[in-house]
Amino acid sequence: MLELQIAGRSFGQPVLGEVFATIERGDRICLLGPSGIGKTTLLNAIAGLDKAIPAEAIIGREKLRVGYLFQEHRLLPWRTLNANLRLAGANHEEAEEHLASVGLKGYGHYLPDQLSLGMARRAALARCLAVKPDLLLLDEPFASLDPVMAGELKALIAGILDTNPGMAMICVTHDGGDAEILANRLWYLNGQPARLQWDDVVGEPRLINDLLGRLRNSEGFDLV
Ligand SMILES: Nc1ncnc2c1ncn2[C@@H]1O[C@H](COP(=O)(O)OP(=O)(O)OP(=O)(O)O)[C@@H](O)[C@H]1O
Repeated sequence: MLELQIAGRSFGQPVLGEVFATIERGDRICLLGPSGIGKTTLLNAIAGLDKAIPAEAIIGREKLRVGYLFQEHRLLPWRTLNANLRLAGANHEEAEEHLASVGLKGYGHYLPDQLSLGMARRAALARCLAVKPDLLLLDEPFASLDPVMAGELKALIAGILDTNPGMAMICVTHDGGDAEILANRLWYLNGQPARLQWDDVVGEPRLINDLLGRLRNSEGFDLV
């Protein structure tokens, strides 16, 4: 459904090298790699947000609806949650339904600043759903959440993927445990400039654990 033919991306100095990959419907990819290696840069490129990457490098992007959960919620602070979701394409009722599906039933009239971090992240996830995405991009969705909230959000995302088998996901994480729960495919970005050094389809937990074990033993890898 999407083919990456990225020649590279520099910010003064090279960050990404060549990235070639194909993303299929139903792919649940966890994108792992050392801090600062270029994972967000790659997500931005895939989302089509990085105008320095030619559109021809992300083949199929124009046909896809993409929901992007940024590290910050990026909800418009002067609009209610319902209005934020309507801007993403939902009508009033759909917005309330998406909010309810992430545990925010009855919060449609709240402003983003009235929410806790975990609630704001779930509201931002609801906005992703309002797009009716073919591809969900998640940039460290569990960062800064306490373990209970992180676990709830992980279960929520796994449930969304289970009920939408045609949806693909790419989730940036530093936590191998996230990959064990969410992934059926692992990407490992490393090197200078960074490339996908691993791109493994791991259909079953045993294989994910095996691969993660090898990654944890790799030099310079900060996976927990
Ligand atoms: N807009 C920008 N201008 C200049 N440098 C940038 C910009 N965006 C990213 N970089 C640089 O590119 C490199 C990769 O950044 P990126 O945020 O993609 O890494 P990351 O793997 O997502 O990091 P982390 O795991 O810490 O979130 C970093 O050295 C960063 O400083």
